[in-house]
Amino acid sequence: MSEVVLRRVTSSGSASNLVSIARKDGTPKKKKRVLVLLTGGTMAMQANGNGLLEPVAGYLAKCMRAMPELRDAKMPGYEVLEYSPLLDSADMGPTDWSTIAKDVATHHDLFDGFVVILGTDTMAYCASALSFMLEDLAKPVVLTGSMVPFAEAYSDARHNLVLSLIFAAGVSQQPPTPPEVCIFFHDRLIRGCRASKVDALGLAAFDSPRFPPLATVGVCVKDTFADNGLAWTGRILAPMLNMETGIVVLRLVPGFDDSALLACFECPTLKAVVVELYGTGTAPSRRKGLVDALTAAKQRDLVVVATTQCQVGGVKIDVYAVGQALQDAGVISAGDMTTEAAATKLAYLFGKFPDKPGTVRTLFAVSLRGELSDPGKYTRPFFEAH
Ligand SMILES: NC(=O)C[C@H](N)C(=O)O
Repeated sequence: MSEVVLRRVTSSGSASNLVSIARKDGTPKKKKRVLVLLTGGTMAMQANGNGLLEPVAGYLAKCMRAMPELRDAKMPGYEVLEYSPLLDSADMGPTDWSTIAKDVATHHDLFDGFVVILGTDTMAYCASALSFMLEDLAKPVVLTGSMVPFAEAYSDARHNLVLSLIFAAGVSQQPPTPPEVCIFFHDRLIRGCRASKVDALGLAAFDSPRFPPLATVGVCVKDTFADNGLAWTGRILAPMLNMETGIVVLRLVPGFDDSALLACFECPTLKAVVVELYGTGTAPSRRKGLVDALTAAKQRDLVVVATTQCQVGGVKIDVYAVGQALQDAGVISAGDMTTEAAATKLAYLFGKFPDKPGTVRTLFAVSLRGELSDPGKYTRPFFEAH
């Protein structure tokens, strides 16, 4: 995804319609403008000679030009910035996220909002990463894609595209879509740094299990973003483009070999570890291997954060006695952050403060983009202490 090709595609095919539409009284009204950043994904794919799906350059932009829905006068005007090569999102990572962040920043003042089309497999990581990277964002950035290629008659591509453009432009909503990185998929607009891909085959592939959706689309739109959306900070957009990649995510399995963990923690380029623990953040405290590995991590000043393997709820290390060893080893709770958000937040914080694990630890515990709730929101004491 190194080069970009700017294809000017508008709802009518003419540049003038991009700029204004007529009001009922005949006076021109400025039409909202959305920049569509096309990175690839199933939406832009067709079967190759071996019958395998891969993105095809120029194809989706051409299909969009032919979509009558996008020419509707109520729809925003748009332009497509197509990257080359188009990618399956499995091939995307921090360098591509930086390219997207840079392009949003370059065009930030020229458009009312942004749609990023990408594959679903790593969309939640990209959305979380962009949430952190796009500091002081003032416009909505809506990520979308599809589970079925646009080329198929039975595709979710058109629906996801139309709704993403509407949300990015905030065409018909009062109040407008908040200036944050979101995912629109199937019937919901969800906060990017709260999203996870939860279904490999369903059309409702994304969920935000620990935070309510920003909007739900049915016959009417039920939006809650006036209450739970982020507000612009009022500062000029300043993207952070140097994500740290020396981070690993480990998921515990009861009784499996912990000596491998120790080997992993000794890797010289490693800066931080996300451990997916059980339930509210429990791990075996009686098996010496894990405790030794965590102690070795502490001695190296590695930042170790704990997320939960559960879909809903969050981590609270101080509930069970087995959590004591984790606390002693300096493991930090990720609260109700998703693993995607925890990993990309560490990448962002270490990118910003490369040799300051202490600062990373402090800021990790603070909600920067609404990725973390107050523990009181997801934990309630069953019995009050007397
Ligand atoms: N539905 C999709 O877009 C999956 C595809 N493998 C991708 O992530 O690019």
